[in-house]
Amino acid sequence: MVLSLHFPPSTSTDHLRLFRFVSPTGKNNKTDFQLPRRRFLPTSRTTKSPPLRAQSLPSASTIESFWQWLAKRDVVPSVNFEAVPEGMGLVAREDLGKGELVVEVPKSLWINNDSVMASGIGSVCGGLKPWVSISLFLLTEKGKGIKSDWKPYLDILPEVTDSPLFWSEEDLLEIKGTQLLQTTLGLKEYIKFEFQRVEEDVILPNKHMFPSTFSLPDFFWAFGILRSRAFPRLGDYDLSLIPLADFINHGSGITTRYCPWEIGTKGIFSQKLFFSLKTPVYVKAGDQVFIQYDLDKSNAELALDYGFIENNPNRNTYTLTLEIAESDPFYDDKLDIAESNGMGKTAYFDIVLGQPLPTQMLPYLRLAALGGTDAFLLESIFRKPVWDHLELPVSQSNEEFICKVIRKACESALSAHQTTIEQDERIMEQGNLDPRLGIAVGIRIGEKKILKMIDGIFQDRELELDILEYYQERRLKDLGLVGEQGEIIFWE
Ligand SMILES: C[S@@+](CC[C@H](N)C(=O)[O-])C[C@H]1O[C@@H](n2cnc3c(N)ncnc32)[C@H](O)[C@@H]1O
Repeated sequence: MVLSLHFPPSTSTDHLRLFRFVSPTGKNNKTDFQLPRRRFLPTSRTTKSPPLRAQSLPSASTIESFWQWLAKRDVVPSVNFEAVPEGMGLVAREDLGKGELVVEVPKSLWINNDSVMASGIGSVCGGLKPWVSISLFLLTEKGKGIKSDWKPYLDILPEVTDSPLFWSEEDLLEIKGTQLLQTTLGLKEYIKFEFQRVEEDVILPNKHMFPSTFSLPDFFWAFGILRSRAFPRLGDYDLSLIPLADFINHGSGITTRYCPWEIGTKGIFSQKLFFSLKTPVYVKAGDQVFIQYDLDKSNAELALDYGFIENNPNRNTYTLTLEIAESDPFYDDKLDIAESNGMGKTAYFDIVLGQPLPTQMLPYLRLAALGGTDAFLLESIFRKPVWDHLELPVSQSNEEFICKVIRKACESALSAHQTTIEQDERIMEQGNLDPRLGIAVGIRIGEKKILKMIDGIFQDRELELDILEYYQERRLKDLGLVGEQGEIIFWE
């Protein structure tokens, strides 16, 4: 059995099991925007920048130009566009009832694959992944300066977010030992790979279409913008940037699954498409309008996608990667069983703090560890009921083995951290942390707590090994060969 609590060092994207790769909200978006998946610094970085503010705010004149640009295109929002703790945000001008319109944005202002195709670079972007071609579009338009129709919008976009994607090496040291670090490094490799490929295949051979030079950091910027602001769940228009609507911030207090945006037409006879954003809850005049970006995203996903985390234990998750080793003498049988139960050679289990282990995890573990005298369960006559058998302890040796392997993996993952939970909690208690340090410490605490929780579950199991009921006893009971007290009934 191969068990990995970390993502493998990422040199190839095949290894990556990154997050469901979407834009602000929603998951399992079917666009290709989904990717294939120190030292302790106790006090020094507490107040480098004001909490929650990732980027410097746009100047008054930039805001004014953006506002005029919108007004000229008939965008009449029921919100003001203001500086808020989360950067820029949308603030209600008057009381807004639940479901009331915040802003409507016509299709002509959306940036998506259609915009790319209709643009000067469309003819060379045909075969590209949508996020790559939209990134090229954003950078090309930026490069045009005042000649770009999109300048007022491009100027208002933030230069960075607090996503670890934009962290310095020093910042990244703060998440040493975490899965988030592995994922971030993997993602950076992936973006670099895509940049090199598009540079070689599209940009360099068509230099006349791309007069301005783009660097890897530019490409990262475009990726980060799409990642943090494109609206998902728009069907044919997935991966769209919707100016102004994309300034809506995430509110952790919004817990409804209702999707507050949609695409539609205005009036019965009109064919013109509009994106409408509504408020999911009542908002008082002068208060900021928030939406829920995604109730199902983990803190690591929130951090990577948007550059913030929530103080909510349910957002703390840890992905356990289990694998049936190819060198296992029963590899083919085990794989067959795993596949008949919807899994494969490798299985990923997202473990959430404070919640029971995923139901399929123990059977998969027992299967991967099966061997010795238990191997008879792999015979073809057991193929149908085998999963039911694996849902309960198979034998003491099998159960003991999985406990040992998991506990050892937890110990090793915990030892990769430079701080204890208590040290991290003390840093948190200081308050007013630099946003990136706040994310790093929050993620560290979350991951360590889950590792301790998993370890605790298997430690308790180890203590029960002598009293657990195993396959053979269950079988004898079923056959009426074991009495109530577990004694073997002999023929008289
Ligand atoms: C869709 S944009 C919203 C507009 C953004 N505030 C801006 O000024 O560009 C998403 C970004 O806003 C910020 N943001 C949104 N909600 C936040 C929250 N609850 N806490 C901290 N930052 C938030 C993050 O930088 C995130 O990447």
